[in-house]
Amino acid sequence: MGIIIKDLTKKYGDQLALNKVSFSIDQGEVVGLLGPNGAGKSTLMKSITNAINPDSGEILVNNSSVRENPIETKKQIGFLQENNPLYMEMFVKEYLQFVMNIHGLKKERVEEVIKMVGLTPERHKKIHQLSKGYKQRVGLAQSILSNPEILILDEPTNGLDPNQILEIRDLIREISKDKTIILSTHIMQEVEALCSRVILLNKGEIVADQPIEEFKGQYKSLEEAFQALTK
Ligand SMILES: Nc1ncnc2c1ncn2[C@@H]1O[C@H](COP(=O)(O)OP(=O)(O)OP(=O)(O)O)[C@@H](O)[C@H]1O
Repeated sequence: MGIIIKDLTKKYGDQLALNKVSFSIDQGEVVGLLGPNGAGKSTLMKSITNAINPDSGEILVNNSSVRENPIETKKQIGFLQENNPLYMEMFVKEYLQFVMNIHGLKKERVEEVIKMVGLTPERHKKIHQLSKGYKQRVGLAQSILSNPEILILDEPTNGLDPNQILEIRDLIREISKDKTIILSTHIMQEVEALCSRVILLNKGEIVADQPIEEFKGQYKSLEEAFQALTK
């Protein structure tokens, strides 16, 4: 169970975004996906969620092929995309009910998730009226509505103020208790706070895949290790 990636390759025209990437993630692991801008992180996450088609290689989600069973595998994954695209003109609750209808879920689940992510005071506002931190909560709420076993979070605290960063981080920690998580971030403190393992991509290839302490190795900090391995 979990996620298995074998020899995943993706090109955009001449641009090689992923080059024979392979790894596996066990059920319940929280993995930090790191890499400089353009390393291929979003391409990898979009491939796992079937938002784009890789050129070659295989992705198995709970032993089921994403290519062969796109609907079944997508149901098992919650995805918070980079820049968190939302319907800004919708009210918070209306939007979550809309997502709920797509998944064919019970009404009570929306109330449950609104409470879980701390959106109760804002639930009757339109999404464009919310602060960035609360918009991220809406994004997280939609990603966990169907109670997926796997969560893929692409820079979930990007652009938030320090207080909101800590709030969203606490929320992710709470949610991560019974889930398998891939978390992409440029904030090393976030990786230390939430993840047990690091996968580092550079120019479309994996340059490190280790438990955090091992990754740090002889370096003083995660930042130093990151810099040394992505020069
Ligand atoms: N739709 C696209 N068309 C052409 N090239 C693309 C497209 N999407 C990504 N790329 C290229 O593929 C490479 C990997 O991009 P990707 O967005 O996966 O990286 P990333 O690690 O998520 O970067 P960032 O940290 O900046 O979000 C980059 O060179 C990027 O310019």
